[in-house]
Amino acid sequence: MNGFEYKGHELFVEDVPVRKIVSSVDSPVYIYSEKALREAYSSYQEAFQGHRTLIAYAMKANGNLQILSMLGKMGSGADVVSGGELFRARRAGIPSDRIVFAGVGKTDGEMREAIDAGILMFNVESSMELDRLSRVASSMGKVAPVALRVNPDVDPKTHPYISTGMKKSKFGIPVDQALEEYRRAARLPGIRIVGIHQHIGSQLTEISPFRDAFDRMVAFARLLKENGIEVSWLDVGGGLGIRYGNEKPPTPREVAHEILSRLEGLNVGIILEPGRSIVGNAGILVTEVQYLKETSVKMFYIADAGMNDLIRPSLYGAFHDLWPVVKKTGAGKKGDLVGPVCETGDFLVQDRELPPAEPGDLLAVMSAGAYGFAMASNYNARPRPAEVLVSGDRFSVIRARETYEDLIRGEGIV
Ligand SMILES: Cc1ncc(COP(=O)(O)O)c(C=O)c1O
Ligand SMILES: N[C@@H](CCCC[NH3+])C(=O)O
Repeated sequence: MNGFEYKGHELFVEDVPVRKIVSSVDSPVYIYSEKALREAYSSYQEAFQGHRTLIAYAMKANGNLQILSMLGKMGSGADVVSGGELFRARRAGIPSDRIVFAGVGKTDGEMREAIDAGILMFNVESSMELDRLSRVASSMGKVAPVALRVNPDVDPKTHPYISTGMKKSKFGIPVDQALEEYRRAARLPGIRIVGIHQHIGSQLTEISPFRDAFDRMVAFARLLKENGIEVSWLDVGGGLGIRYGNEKPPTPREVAHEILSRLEGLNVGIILEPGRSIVGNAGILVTEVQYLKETSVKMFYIADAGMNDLIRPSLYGAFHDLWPVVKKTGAGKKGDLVGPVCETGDFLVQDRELPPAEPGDLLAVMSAGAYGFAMASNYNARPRPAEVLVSGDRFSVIRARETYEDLIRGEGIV
């Protein structure tokens, strides 16, 4: 992983030893490499260079203010899915005219906030939502810029929980109803059609679903044009996968080729919503082994990070590589790396060869920059970990570890 390598036996993030960070910040801790983040973002910029493009970083993957601000300064916008994300993006200095707003359940309040902010576009996910947005915008004397999220019914060949562009999923407007909805949108007060949106799923590791989805999207854009409705943006969503183990996902350049080669006759800018492929391989979760427990059937390494800190293995059976922070000689054992949470599903690694370790040793759960901290919770009254950003030979805490007082903020005994 770019930005994370051994120097001798010791794991470094850029030029900083992981051990040095932990001795100052404690564990568990999320550590990100600025260089890896910048390179991932730049690879999209380079891939789409020469075409009118907005990269609207899908901040659900990692919404840390520092990361948002850094990407914002590189030109990124944001794909938001809630009023809270809109607030975060703006607080980090992302200009509103680079913000797109998706999600199937936008409330009146969220619509008002986004209209007030002057966002680039609402990605509307249903007929009822379109009517509501028309009513809310009209009541404010404003016009909301809109793309309809079209569900193209393409199998993204990924985990079912993160597959969003098939008929059976809750997302978007079915492609066979979309023309009618666009015709309706064109007549509704308070609505201005500016684009078409789609996003078929996350952690896509093959090019063919992208191809199928772009084919359908471009065909639909042409159909709209024939019906007198022209859009200025195609928002193709995110979803590009990363390497967790031995996956070989397409590169942004390959995806760009598939998109840009299909646009003839359409005068459209492209909006991209990458999340995981920007931050996923730019972050790790470091945890300290507390105990070893060997039963007649299994070896358990019990660590100070658990499913509340990183839920992907428990939720999706996701694979994350595990690296020792200091390489030791000797044989590892097959077993589980588990956390302290009171759930049998609390594991970070299951039934795999674990590196040799003793209590007090540090392990790095790799590729944890996306949907890691973002999905962390306080389950079992566990304060969420600190987040640290490394830039060259410096590191900064970009989110302090939560305290016990943070855990009870807002609560009272009545
Ligand atoms: C609408 C939308 N855009 C973009 C993304 C980002 O996806 P990824 O992190 O896979 O790039 C998601 C999440 O899957 C999403 O729901
Ligand atoms: N949380 C998921 C990705 C969800 C994508 C959101 N649309 C993951 O960790 O893989």
